[in-house]
Amino acid sequence: MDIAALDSAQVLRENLLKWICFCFGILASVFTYFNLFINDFYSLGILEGVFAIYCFYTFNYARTRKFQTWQPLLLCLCIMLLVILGTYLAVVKSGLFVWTFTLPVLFYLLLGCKRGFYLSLLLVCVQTVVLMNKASLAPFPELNLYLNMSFSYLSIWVIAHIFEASRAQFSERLENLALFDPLTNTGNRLAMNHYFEVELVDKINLFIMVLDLDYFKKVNDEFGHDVGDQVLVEIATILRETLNKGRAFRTGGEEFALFIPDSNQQESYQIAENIRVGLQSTAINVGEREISLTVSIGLAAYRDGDSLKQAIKAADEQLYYAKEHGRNNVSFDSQQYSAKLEQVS
Ligand SMILES: Nc1nc2c(ncn2[C@@H]2O[C@H](COP(=O)(O)OP(=O)(O)OP(=O)(O)O)[C@@H](O)[C@H]2O)c(=O)[nH]1
Repeated sequence: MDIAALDSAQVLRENLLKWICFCFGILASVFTYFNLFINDFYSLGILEGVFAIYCFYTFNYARTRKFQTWQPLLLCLCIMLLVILGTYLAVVKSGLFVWTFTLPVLFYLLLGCKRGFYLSLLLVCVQTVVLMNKASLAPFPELNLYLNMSFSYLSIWVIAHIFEASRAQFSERLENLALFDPLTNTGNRLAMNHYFEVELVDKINLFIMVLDLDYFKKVNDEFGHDVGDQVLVEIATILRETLNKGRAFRTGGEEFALFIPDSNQQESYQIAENIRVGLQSTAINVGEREISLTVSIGLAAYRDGDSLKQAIKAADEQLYYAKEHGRNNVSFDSQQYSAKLEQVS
């Protein structure tokens, strides 16, 4: 599963941008024809024609490629400008200003809460000035028009804001559920894949550790599964606190993978040793009990071009070696590392 699939905002905005461009492209074409050939309103007609072309271009772009972050913003600004110009140029009774009420929804859905808020605020301010400078608001009584416009715009604005804020919150919660191990609050395998494939751009001096608790089954057997769970939570916390760079992930029951970028043999080995010695000398308090544990660690240097699976496998082989040779130790294949250094030089 790709982590991008979890970004519901991106998926929503991609679809919205595409279909709004299509709908507005058709609408703007109809208005262009109407204003150029029936209404003789050339200035607005030409603007609408240009806007229709832009809409169809963006529709086609969004159909075939990932949209650029500025595209939704530009679309919103264009629509806003058209509605403001239309309100300014046309008489009030044409009803063009009514489009104002659709825009906060569009801004919030396409741009999110912050930009949506500022554009909605800007729009209402400009439209108020434009309407106030109109020679006549006929056929509407002035006070009625202002009151109805203000309250209906405010209602739509508030609803759009609440909807988008809740959607963003919900989406973030879902993403956390999918990426974090609920017991230890450490990233899971999906988060590890994303970290390796997307976040870790420079992997040249990357070191990978696979860490496994020794005889953890005994803890479960002796103290029960709940105590075992609490021990895992404590271990994960210690790992996160000890790692001053890189990231830790829970990859299995009592197994963690740690990534240390921009490192070298001495430093990564020292980090692994610090973790091992630190855990060995830390008695984990669970209720009134104190539990002592040791860990075995397999350490491997990342080989250029290796997939995540291959990189983890190399560290796993070292872990196996560490377990085979008495546990509570760190194993690192220095020969493989020397070969890698020779290759690089
Ligand atoms: N409490 C708890 N136990 C777990 C969890 N996931 C896996 N385990 C336990 O971890 C233990 C792993 O046991 P083994 O694979 O035999 O490994 P070990 O006892 O640590 O021995 P070595 O790894 O060989 O040193 C099993 O008893 C699992 O039930 C979990 O989420 N919570």
